[in-house]
Amino acid sequence: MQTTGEAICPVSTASLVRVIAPRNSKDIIIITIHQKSILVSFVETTTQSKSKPQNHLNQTKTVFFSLKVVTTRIITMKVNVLESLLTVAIATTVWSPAVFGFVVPRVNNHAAGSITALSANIGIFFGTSTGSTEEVADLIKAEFGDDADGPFDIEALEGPVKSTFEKYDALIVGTPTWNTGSDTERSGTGWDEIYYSTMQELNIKGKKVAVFGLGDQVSYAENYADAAGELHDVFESLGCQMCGYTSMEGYEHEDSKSIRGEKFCGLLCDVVNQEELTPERVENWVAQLRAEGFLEGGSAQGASAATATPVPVTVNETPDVLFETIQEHSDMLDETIKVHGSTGFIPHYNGKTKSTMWVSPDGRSCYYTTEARSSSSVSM
Ligand SMILES: Cc1cc2nc3c(=O)[nH]c(=O)nc-3n(C[C@H](O)[C@H](O)[C@H](O)COP(=O)(O)O)c2cc1C
Repeated sequence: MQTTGEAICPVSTASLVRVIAPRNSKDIIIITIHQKSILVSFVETTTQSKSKPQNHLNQTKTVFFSLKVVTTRIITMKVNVLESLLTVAIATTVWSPAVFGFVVPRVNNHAAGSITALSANIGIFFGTSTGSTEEVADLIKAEFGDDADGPFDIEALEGPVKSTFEKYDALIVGTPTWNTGSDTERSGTGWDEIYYSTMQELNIKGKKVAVFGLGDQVSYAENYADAAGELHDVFESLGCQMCGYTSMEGYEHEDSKSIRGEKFCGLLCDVVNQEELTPERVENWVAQLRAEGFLEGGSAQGASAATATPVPVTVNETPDVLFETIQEHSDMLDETIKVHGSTGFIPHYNGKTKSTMWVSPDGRSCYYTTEARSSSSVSM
């Protein structure tokens, strides 16, 4: 395997769901370790069987399906098998967990033969004095692409704060720190004006919210990005589900009011001292948010339900053939897990090259095995 073409959820993320699809292949590997849903990502294929009709699976696309996973399982299958599986799964409602490891809860408002992709309506908001937080907000927007609106400057909103925030299913909010050492109103931006007045009237309980903060960890080592902590706490006190906590590894601060437990309460960037790390930090954070289910939205009050977009799917095989194929894959994977399972490395099998990529639990290293069991190590 010449490394996977697209690692849509980086294996280094402590992700609940992992999907890997090798480039130039119709094979798709899904690794599901999610309690409530499976993330399925379809990667653009360059070759296409003549008999296979054109459909949405030939585009790069990430969609969330509400499938209840009852076991931790690895499924390797062809895209056409996968699409048929999902179609039949939705249509028939329940599959035996013994066959491939998950059952599908009844989904309302579906015609048989269609899949509903759920994606949250995300809004990105920021405050800034000298523009750095806006730059990071732009990077976050670029990483989310069409999945997010904005970024919007909190001081230049077109409508009232209340309706603007309430219309989104999930919010990404960012702030710098200017009022060093302050107990409250630490941002030095428009956030300070609304934290304890307008925002207290928001009906956003249950919304998913992720915070990012800008600061200078060298000059303000004792107060690094303090304002992100306040931004976090205001949303948390309104009943929001806070997402996107990050490791403090790689920072040089001495203290910060943004620390919650062993982590920062969101993404912290320092364009003064570590500007070169910012793009990668943003990229990893957005991948983390996706893996945390940020795009699935929250159970927000006052917000519209997650947008449901029916996607037509073509059934290529009968359920019997599907069961057989899945059983085959399942047996094969059980066997590889039995052989290699004790190492703690997680296998990613590529049926095309007949090789397996084994990824360490922390996602930092991997090695490959072929059917002849030869292997080589690489760092990721
Ligand atoms: C007067 C002043 C006070 C600052 N106070 C802090 C601080 O307490 N903590 C911190 O991490 N950074 C502090 N900073 C650094 C800014 O937060 C940092 O430059 C940030 O990137 C500015 O973001 P903005 O351009 O979006 O306003 C301060 C900078 C200045 C000039």
